[in-house]
Amino acid sequence: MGSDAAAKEVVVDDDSVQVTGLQFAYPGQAPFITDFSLHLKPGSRCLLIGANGSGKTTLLRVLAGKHMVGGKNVVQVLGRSAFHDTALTCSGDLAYLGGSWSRTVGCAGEIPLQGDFSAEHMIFGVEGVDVVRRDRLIDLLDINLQWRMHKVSDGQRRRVQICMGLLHPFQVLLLDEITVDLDVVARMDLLSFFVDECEERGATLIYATHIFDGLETWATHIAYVEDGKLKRAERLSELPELHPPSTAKNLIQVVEPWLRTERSEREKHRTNVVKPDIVTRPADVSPWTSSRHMAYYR
Ligand SMILES: Nc1ncnc2c1ncn2[C@@H]1O[C@H](COP(=O)(O)OP(=O)(O)OP(=O)(O)O)[C@@H](O)[C@H]1O
Repeated sequence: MGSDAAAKEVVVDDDSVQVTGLQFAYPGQAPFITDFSLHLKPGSRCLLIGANGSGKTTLLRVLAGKHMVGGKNVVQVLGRSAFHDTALTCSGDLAYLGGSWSRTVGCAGEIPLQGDFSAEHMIFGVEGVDVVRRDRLIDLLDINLQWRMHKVSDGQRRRVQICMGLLHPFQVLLLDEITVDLDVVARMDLLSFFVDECEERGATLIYATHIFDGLETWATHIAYVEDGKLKRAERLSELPELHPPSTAKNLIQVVEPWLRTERSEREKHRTNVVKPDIVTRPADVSPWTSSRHMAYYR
């Protein structure tokens, strides 16, 4: 993995994820993601971090082939175009786990309908899976197959969703803050399952999150996104802030100052933007108000 400059120099064929000079705009808007490059090798576990609205979900969705980008070589997953090669996702080689399921499955007029399915019905409905892998996931996520999906808690529903998303052995997995509803044990067990997947099968993971607990030893790489741009991209083992003379003990102590600097730069920029002067205007030139003085923008 490299930052913009490095990534443009070397494009290595065995990268499982190759993003080269990506530009992306939502319809009718100016480009939001600009000149974004990121290369990862099989076995990498990359944390995607950034402030709210910095573009993490957008990037993951581009990588998942959910948004069209110009040029077949710009976003390549396993050497194939993420958007154009639909077999990538159909085969399960490229998997995306994002937003949580809703409690309701539809509406009849104003009345929300709730699906009364069991966890077993949901999980065993996925065809062509390895039963050993399925049993391991059910066990790992501590899923009770009798749970009724319309009655379970958010975290329980999330477990079933994650289980189903992981049934097929992916090669590249994109995770959009999926551990947020999980309790500590489920989260830690899931994170170590991902390590096994990367180390045993050479899978690649990109994980967007705001929760850094325990991730300094879990991740191999970190990519910091600011306003749609890749600000930093480094191997975690080479991150200067995690080594002396830095006194940071964990990832949150590293990342918090980055985000605070970003926020104060943004505030500085806002205050430097010329604001309209507020002046008082005599009532006699203001036919629509009877007040003597009225604040207005010049
Ligand atoms: N469908 C859309 N149409 C237009 N703009 C969008 C759309 N989805 C997201 N955006 C904008 O793109 C920017 C990035 O959003 P995105 O969801 O990628 O950020 P994020 O880093 O995942 O944020 P968070 O940490 O809050 O989840 C935001 O300014 C958002 O308003």
